[in-house]
Amino acid sequence: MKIAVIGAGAWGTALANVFSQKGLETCIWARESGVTAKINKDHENSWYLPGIRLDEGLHASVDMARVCDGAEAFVWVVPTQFTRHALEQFRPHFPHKPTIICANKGIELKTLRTMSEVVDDVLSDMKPRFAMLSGPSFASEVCRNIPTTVTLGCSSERRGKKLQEILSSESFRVYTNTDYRGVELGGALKNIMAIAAGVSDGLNFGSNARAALITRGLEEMSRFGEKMGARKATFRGLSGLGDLVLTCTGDASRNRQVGLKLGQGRKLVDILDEMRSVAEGVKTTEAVYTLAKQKGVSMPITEQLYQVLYEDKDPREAVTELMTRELRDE
Ligand SMILES: NC(=O)c1ccc[n+]([C@@H]2O[C@H](COP(=O)([O-])OP(=O)(O)OC[C@H]3O[C@@H](n4cnc5c(N)ncnc54)[C@H](O)[C@@H]3O)[C@@H](O)[C@H]2O)c1
Ligand SMILES: O=P(O)(O)OC[C@H](O)CO
Repeated sequence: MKIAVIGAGAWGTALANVFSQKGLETCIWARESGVTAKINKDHENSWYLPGIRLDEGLHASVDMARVCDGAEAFVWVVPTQFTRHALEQFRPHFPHKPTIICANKGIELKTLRTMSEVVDDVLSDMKPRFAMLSGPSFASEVCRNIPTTVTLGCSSERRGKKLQEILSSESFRVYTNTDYRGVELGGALKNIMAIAAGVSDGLNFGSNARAALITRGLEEMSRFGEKMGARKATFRGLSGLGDLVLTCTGDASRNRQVGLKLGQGRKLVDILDEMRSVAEGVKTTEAVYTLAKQKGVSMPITEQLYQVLYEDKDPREAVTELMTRELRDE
């Protein structure tokens, strides 16, 4: 079976490496020819995942037709804000009824659409088979074959089980969940909370505050998710709580790093300027803030973070406002 991985950032590279190590024919598409040259010749993606030796069977190309030729599944790892445009470019190279497994995490800001919705917008006449792969998984750890567990959200139980078998390996354990909506929203929403936890730690607020953000953040994510048609229970799983804990506490999280620097007094524009990697939570905060207002969902942490990110609010003032809201039941 051939798998096409679209997007050769850290996560696309790590996933492609898992599949190639497993013996699946795997071809990864990169935008940058420098990246493909390094993967093919040196078996390393020194731009996005430096210092990690990749499987020699893994092949990279910038040629969309070549990457897609004969592939039976397309693992989509292009950052969310570029996904619509890239899907439009790939569309002519997809077969009818393509299996699209999204592994990116975010909400498209200009349309407020989730990844399953963007795939549907661009490919609905081709009847895509959609699945969402998400969960606590730092690319660098996955590449070192450190035990990792993720969830595959797929509305068809039968197709989900089939993909689970194909994608799992000894160190990469895939669970299934038919609530693909909850799985995609968990991955998108935890990035907001990871920035917020970073801000709190950047202010040196310590463990109590971080635990509070994780717990109340999960409540906020679940409330929003239910309003968007997801199941509350999904948010207690790997793609919700699991990824939330990882990125609120793990310093390898780019979203957490953005928050840490904001908490230390840096400006968002300067922080983003220094980054080659994507921190999806920045734009997703704005998307979720807008959606929550439209749908009448109370999201106090998201609201305060939005004001810190986009209205230059002092992070200390944001925390004070969170702490002095009207008292209520848990
Ligand atoms: N890195 C991780 O550990 C990890 C784990 C799970 C999920 N994810 C998710 O995977 C997705 C990709 O993240 P990543 O970490 O692989 O990326 P990355 O930060 O390592 O690299 C940035 C990627 O963005 C691409 N890019 C930049 N400008 C672009 C444009 N104009 N059009 C299309 N692509 C463009 C680059 O080619 C590169 O592939 C994100 O949604 C992220 O949340 C990442
Ligand atoms: O580095 P982050 O914050 O994008 O997090 C990476 C993954 O989402 C962790 O599961």
